[in-house]
Amino acid sequence: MHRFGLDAVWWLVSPGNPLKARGPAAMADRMAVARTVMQHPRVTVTDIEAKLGTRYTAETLAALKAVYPRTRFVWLMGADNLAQLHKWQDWRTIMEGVPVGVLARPGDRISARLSKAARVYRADKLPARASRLLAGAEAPTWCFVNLPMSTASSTAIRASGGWGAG
Ligand SMILES: Nc1ncnc2c1ncn2[C@@H]1O[C@H](COP(=O)(O)OP(=O)(O)OP(=O)(O)O)[C@@H](O)[C@H]1O
Ligand SMILES: O=C(O)c1ccc[n+]([C@@H]2O[C@H](COP(=O)([O-])O)[C@@H](O)[C@H]2O)c1
Repeated sequence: MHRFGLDAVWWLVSPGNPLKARGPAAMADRMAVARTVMQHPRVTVTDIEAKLGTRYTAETLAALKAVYPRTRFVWLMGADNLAQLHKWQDWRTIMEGVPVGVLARPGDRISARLSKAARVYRADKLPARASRLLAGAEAPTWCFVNLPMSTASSTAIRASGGWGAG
């Protein structure tokens, strides 16, 4: 929130990533764990994607804008997803519809910087030193920030038997 100048964050617990073959754990379980690990007055853990009936991010953003016409949304994701973004449905609509904040992730900083999305939208990159301006920027604008990184991944959590197993 601080680095991108945001008022609040909505943590979208996904009904399931369209690109992943293996489905996630039950929605209610993931919502409960997310609410346990993230308790902050300006962070809302939400299952709104399931409620809206959307799965692709471009659809989710269109639906959110329709339901909340006065809210300025920013899409947040890890660097691994910038590296893959050009495979997402209507990915250019996402880039041109909302500012996009990208958070560094171990092993993905270089692939993200060299990605198709980074190349196509090279001119629209906000320098990290100006990241606070992202929330108020007009799309297409994206910003990559380096933060203290975490090696956590959902694959590793599943491999260890799930949250709380170890
Ligand atoms: N360690 C991390 N650092 C930065 N961003 C992360 C990290 N883990 C997850 N994210 C981001 O959080 C969002 C949700 O990730 P998700 O829960 O699907 O798990 P994942 O760890 O990316 O999955 P996988 O294990 O298959 O790589 C994505 O935008 C992803 O880029
Ligand atoms: O819209 C798409 O085509 C699309 C493709 C891959 C991932 N996403 C979304 O990106 C978010 C994080 O996905 P992931 O790959 O880190 O599990 C989640 O909300 C997914 O639904 C979206």
